[in-house]
Amino acid sequence: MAIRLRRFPHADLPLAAAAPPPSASTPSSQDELKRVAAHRAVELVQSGMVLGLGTGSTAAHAIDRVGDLLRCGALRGVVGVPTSEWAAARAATAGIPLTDLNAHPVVDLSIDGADEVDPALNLVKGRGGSLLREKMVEAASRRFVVIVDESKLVPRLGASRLAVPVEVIPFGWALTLRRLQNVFDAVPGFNLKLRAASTDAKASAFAEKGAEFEPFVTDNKNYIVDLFFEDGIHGDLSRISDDILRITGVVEHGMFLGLASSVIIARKDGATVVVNKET
Ligand SMILES: O=C[C@H](O)[C@H](O)[C@H](O)COP(=O)(O)O
Repeated sequence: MAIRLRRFPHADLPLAAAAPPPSASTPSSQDELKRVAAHRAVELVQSGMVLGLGTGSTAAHAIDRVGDLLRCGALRGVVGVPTSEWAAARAATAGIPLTDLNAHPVVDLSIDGADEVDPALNLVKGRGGSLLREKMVEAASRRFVVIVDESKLVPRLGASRLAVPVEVIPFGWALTLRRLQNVFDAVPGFNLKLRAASTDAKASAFAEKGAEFEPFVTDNKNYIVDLFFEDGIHGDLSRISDDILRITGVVEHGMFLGLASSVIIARKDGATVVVNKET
């Protein structure tokens, strides 16, 4: 497998002693690509680090790998700051001791997946609903390494046409939703909806008829409003971010602007590409 490193400041970090080399064969599935990216990122973990533990199917591989390396003694003294209840449970199963931002307000390294990555390394996160804790932990990190397979690369945020999540408090959520609609009123093809607890067809049908609807509830007991863009988000992302965050009732949104230090991309052709933030 070819590994190309571009401006990767910590490429010279020692690899964990017992880390076997990534598979030399071409990855056969999307999950295998996620595993390749995750294991490459875990090579950056050093003994004694405070480690931000991401959420999702890609981060799961990183958590499991750190657990394996702790178990075999290749890593020691690592403590994890989980970005969700799910990550806490996964880390506990993997045998990673846990801490939190109160005890460790500075995190050495965070490793997490993303839903979208744009060419400037801005991200969409939170399709699993964990954006608030993820952003808190990752913003508190000296280094935030994003791990993705190449399907997550987009020309601009929102361009996958999948959700750009916004966490809102349940109180007055319908008013908050209308205010979010106002921010994007002039955007053709814009749509938004309150996320359902279940995304299956039955739940959507209920929602459309205005019948009993069970909203998705985050770890922080909030709701999620998902924004959808036909052609991605055009314009100044930091201004759009400010416009969203200015709405009373909005807690946080899933655009992670300028937070990623590096993105590790596992490609179908077997290459692993590391792209670093321009400094
Ligand atoms: O809330 C979920 C998180 O932001 C995840 O990091 C993101 O959805 C990526 O998840 P996955 O690795 O499963 O695609």
